[in-house]
Order: sequence, then structure tokens, then C-alpha cells
Amino acid sequence: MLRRLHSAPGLVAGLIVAFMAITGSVLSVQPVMDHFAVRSTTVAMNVAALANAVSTHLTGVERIVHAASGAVTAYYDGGKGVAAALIDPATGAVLGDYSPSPIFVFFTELHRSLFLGMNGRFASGMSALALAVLAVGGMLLLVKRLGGWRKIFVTVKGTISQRLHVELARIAIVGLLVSSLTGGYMSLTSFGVIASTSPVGQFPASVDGGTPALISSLSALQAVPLADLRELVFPYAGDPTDVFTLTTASGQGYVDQATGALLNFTPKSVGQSIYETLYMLHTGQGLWWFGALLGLAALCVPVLAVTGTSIWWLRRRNQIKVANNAGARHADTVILVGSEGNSTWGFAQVLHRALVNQGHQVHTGAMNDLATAYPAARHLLVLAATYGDGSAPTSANRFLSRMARFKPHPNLSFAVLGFGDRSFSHYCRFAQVSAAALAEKGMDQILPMATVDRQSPQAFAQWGQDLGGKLGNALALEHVPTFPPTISLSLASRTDFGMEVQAPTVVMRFTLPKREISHWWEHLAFGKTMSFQPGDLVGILPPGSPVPRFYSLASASGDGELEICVRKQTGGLCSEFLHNLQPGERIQAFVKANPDFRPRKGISPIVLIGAGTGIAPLVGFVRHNDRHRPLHLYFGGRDPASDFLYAPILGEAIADNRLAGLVTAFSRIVGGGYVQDRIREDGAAIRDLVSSGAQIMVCGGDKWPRALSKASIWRWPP
Ligand SMILES: Cc1cc2nc3c(=O)[nH]c(=O)nc-3n(C[C@H](O)[C@H](O)[C@H](O)COP(=O)(O)O)c2cc1C
Repeated sequence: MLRRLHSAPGLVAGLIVAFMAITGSVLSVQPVMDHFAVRSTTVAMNVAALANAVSTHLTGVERIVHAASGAVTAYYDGGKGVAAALIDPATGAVLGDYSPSPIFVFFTELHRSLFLGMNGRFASGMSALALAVLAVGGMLLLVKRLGGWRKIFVTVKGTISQRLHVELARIAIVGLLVSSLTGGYMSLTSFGVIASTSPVGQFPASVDGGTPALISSLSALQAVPLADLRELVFPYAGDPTDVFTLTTASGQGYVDQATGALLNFTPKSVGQSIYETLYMLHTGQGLWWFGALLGLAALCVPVLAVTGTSIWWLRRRNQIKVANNAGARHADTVILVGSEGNSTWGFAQVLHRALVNQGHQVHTGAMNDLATAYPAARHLLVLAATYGDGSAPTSANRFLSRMARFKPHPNLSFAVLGFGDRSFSHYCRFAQVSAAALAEKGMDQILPMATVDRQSPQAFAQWGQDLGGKLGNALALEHVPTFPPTISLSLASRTDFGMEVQAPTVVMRFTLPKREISHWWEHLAFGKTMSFQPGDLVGILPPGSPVPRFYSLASASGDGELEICVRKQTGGLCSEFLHNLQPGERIQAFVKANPDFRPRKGISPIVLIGAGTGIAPLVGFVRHNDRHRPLHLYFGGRDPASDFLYAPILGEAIADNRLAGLVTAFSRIVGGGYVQDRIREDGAAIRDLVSSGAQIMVCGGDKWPRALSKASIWRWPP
């Protein structure tokens, strides 16, 4: 709901809001220029002295205007009509002719009304309203996503568009709120909905009518310092019954030109005071630095509009459509999906279709959308993938917290099918946790939890048969998973290690076709994935298998090469294929971002722990450590003479300070040991590093000491 509230006005009004923001930021330059153009004065001139000086330098003065920027302008009889001169506020001397900048006049009208009169003013007002809705909605959405106000400044992960959108919004939000709310208020005043002027005081019924006194001697004008003056309109020349009309910061009145008395002064209304303050905040006139800040905030709006549209488009493109999706309250069967990469949704669609064909009313949704109750449902089927280190995928990361409010009725029974990959140490862990949480609610299980390894169509079909048996329906679940489009990469070079110690390992470098490296704008518009960083993953399809195997990347796309490190697994289809690959031969691959496995921003130390091929992403971080943040690497192998992967690169990195420390452990040499032994020995030093803010990143192997698993560790099996 909140997301719709944010994206709908963004898409509908995005263009006009961005247009208004650009014209507004152009206008914000004016008060800045005025500020530096106006000679600041420390002389406390009063209005009588100023008006006197101006009228000695100019003939036929009609009025003097003191702008919020401090500029003083006099309008006088120039012979061929009214002329204007810029006045030195310190002396009242004429500085030169004055004419408003045609550029700012043009942009002011464009910003206010698009040159469309009242219709344009209405459009301008509506765009201010849309901006306010977008700013408030966006802020609430962000707070909800990040898990509360306290986390509002935490680092956001995601695509370039998502990060840019959030970072810019965080910087600009206050400015945009001020601009939109003040703009909206001004719009309402221009339509007369809110009063912005004060009642004009009655023209004096009688005046002295005697010979006009010297302007400098008029007491009512002497009493007003220049800083308070807004406008002074001179009496009609030669008419002793006319008066000065004086407008100051506090109100408006008349001054008898013979006696200098102040007549019929009317204080400024509250409405006008509010209007003037908001006008100042909106335009920056009289508060140039604030206006400049608002102008900069407004400049973020076009970028927010582009990134916002890109996020919306990507979400739409990736949205899974479920045909015949019944409402959650009316369905007899509910399917909940926990997925990160969307493949589990494909399985859910097949299950949904099969159940609908059997006459069921089925509702399919994300696990995060778990309702408080499903009044009509008899069966709750949960298809859950596992990510990270046995954690929830994105579409299920709020499932367990939502369980607290879930109140299933006694007839609702459940079944959980886990999707995972057996090469991970916590195979289908999240599905197990979810099943346990459902069982704790006292619900019956339709059948014991089953798993689908690497999207196996056979395992899925088997589960369908078992489920159908229990439900009394024949469920034929046929699903062939699809993966992102692959590209063909040619092996440029390979280096072999570990043959002598029965741990054949190969470092492989694939040439990245130049045209495949995305530009930043492609990222922004299409979220292309052929750009990667060390620690991201490459999915490789071994010939004859539709199921990819994932490897951690040791290079970034900017290096022009895709580098991985592969240990030969006995009977491993993909690793054997890769070990047999010779330079010039090709693989089919796609890249998958792995944003959870990245060095945190900043320059705090990082302890990198890797055994065997687990060193691949870590060496990537070391290579790219141009800022020389302290990286401490622990590496474990069998024998330095055979499987010390990346030894020369690590040596160079130590020499040029990209690596602060290297500790190795080899298990098959005299006096050798394992990485965990070295870590235990260095326990005190590592503890010191962690307490000074160090991050720990672990990759490779799954036999790490338990204590390490508390330190935001991510493991990637070799
Ligand atoms: C970065 C990453 C981490 C993963 N972590 C685990 C894990 O800890 N346990 C597991 O069983 N499977 C893990 N998997 C495998 C996925 O759960 C499995 O491929 C699943 O079918 C993906 O479903 P989805 O595309 O719907 O997200 C991981 C996959 C990736 C890419």
C-alpha cells in the first residue's frame, strides 16, 4: 500500500515535478547573486535620510523599494516614462540603471504558471502537493524497509538505481519537504483559499496641507531604520494634500509631508506574516544560503525521478504473475513463497495451476505477506528457498516475525517444501526453521518437510505426487526451471595447483567480451548484471545440465576478466568439466550479484579468512584495496609447495600495502596446522581488531570454530 502510495504519484506527476524542481533550482540562484551583488552596509541609515538622498540625486521619485535581498531600487520619472535605478543602501547614491534579469523573469513565470495563467498555477500547486506526498510516502517506505526510524541512516543494499535513489532522497528530503509545503501554501494563497495580505489602512481623512517639510526632517520616516523598510511611495508632486505611503516589516501607514506625523498605521496581519516567512523559505529571498540549499535539493528531483522510474520498471519486469489467484480470505489452499532469485516462484506457479485444475480456490503470495488468518483455507503450502548462511530469502525475511500474529484455525494443516543447494553447509535451513515455527502453532503437517536440491524437477514432481496422495488429488507437477540468459566466455588462461597433495585446484581467467561490460546508464535503466565485483557469483552451466553451479568471483568486471578458482570434486559434473577446459574453449555463464558478501564501506580493518578455493573472493578484495585499508588474511592449504594459491599476488599486495597481514596454515607439512589453529593463536589480536570495528569475512570450508559464526560471517563452500 505504502509502496503504491509512493510510486503512483511518482509515475503520474514525475515529469512535472521534475520540471518544477529544475526551474525552482534555477530561480534559487537569484538570491545568491543578489546577495553578492548588494553592497552590505553597516551604516544604520533611516528611511528619512535615504529618501532625502535619493530625491536629491533623482528627480520625480515615485517610490523606493527595499527588497529582501537588501537591494534598494528607486522608481522615478525618467522623462519617457518610469525609470528605475539601483541605489547604494549606505549613501542613497545612484549606482546605475536597474532592470530585472529577463532570464529570472522568464523562469519565475515558468515556475509559477508555465505561462498558462491560472490553469498553470493550478498545475504548479498540484506538483507541489505531489512532491509532498512523494517525500512523505518515500520517507515512510524507507523507514519501514530499514526496520524503524533508528535505522534510517544505515547503508542500503541493492542495484545502483536503488542505492542512488535512497542516498539522494536521504540528503534532499528535508529540503524537498520545505519546498513542497511552502509552495503548496503559496499556491493556496494565490487562489485566495488562504489570506496573504493585510487590510489596507484608510487613506487619512484630513492632512495638514501646509508646505512640505524637508524629507530628512519627517519624524515618522526618521523612526524607521532601512532594514525595516519594504516600500515608500512618494506623494504626488505639487499636491500638499497627498501623503507618503509607508510599508514596513510591521505594517502600513501614511506620513504627512508637512508635519511628518504617522497617520492611520495598520499593523501587518498574521496571515501576511506567515506568508512572508514562507515566501522567504520557498524563494530564498532574504535567506540566500537557505535558498541555495533548497535549490541543490531540488536538483536531486530529476535524478530521483529517473532512478524511481527505473526501480518501478525493474520491479514490474521481475514481478511474478499468478493466473487465477484467489483472494487470501476466500482461498481453500494458500501457497506462500520464499524466494530471492525468483526461481521458486516458477515452481509455485506450476503447483498453483495444478491445484486450480483440480478445482481448488488457490491463493499464492510471498511468505512476507503471511496474513493473520486464512478463514476459508484448509491447506497452507510453503515453498521456501534458503540464502546467505541458512537465512531467509528477501520475500520471506519478515515471515518469522509475522508468525507472532498468525492465528491459524484448527482445520488448517501445512506442508513445507525447502529449496536449496546441498553444497551449502545449512542445506534448506530456512525451510526447516519455517516448518518448526508452523508446527509450534499447533497445526497438523500434511506430510513431512521435503527438499528440492538445485531446483531438481524430479524432486518437485515426487513431492507433488506425495502431496496429491494426501489431498486426494493427482498432482502432476512438471516444471523445468529457467535461468538468466547466459553468455559465452572463452578461457584465456589457467594455473593449476594442488595435484601433488590430492587437491587439484585451478585458477581460471575468462575473457570478458568488451560489449558485455555494461555502462553505468545501462545499469540505471535496465539493471543489467554483466557488471560484477569480487565476491559476486558466476553461475556456470556444465554441458548437458540445465542446473548451474555457482562460483565466487575473484575479479571485478572492470578488470576485463572473470576469474574463478575451482577445486575438482570427485564425480562433480561441473568441476570436472572446468578442470578439463583448455584455453580458447568456452563456457556458458551468467553473473549473480551477492551484495551480502562485500567489504563494508569505509576504511575499518577487515579480517579475511579463507581456506582452499575460498580465497578467491578474498584475493579480489585485496587486489582492489587501493585505499590501503588494513586487510588481514588467513589462508589455509595443504602444502605451500603445491597449493599456495595466489602466492605471488599476495606477496605483491604485502609489498605495496594492499595487504596488511598474511597468516598461512598448511596441514600436510611438518609442524603444520589448520587456519582455525592460527586464528585461535591470534585470538587476542583478532578480538582487538573486532572491538575497533573490524569486519570478519569468511569464505570456504564449513568446519570453522563456532565462535566465528557469530561475527557476520558468510561461507561459500569450495
Ligand atoms: C548466495 C547464495 C546463497 C545460498 N545459500 C544457501 C544456503 O545457505 N542453504 C541452501 O540450502 N541453499 C542455499 N542457496 C541455494 C538456493 O537456496 C537455491 O538455489 C534456491 O533454489 C534458490 O531459489 P530462488 O531462486 O527462488 O531464490 C544459496 C544460493 C545462493 C546464490
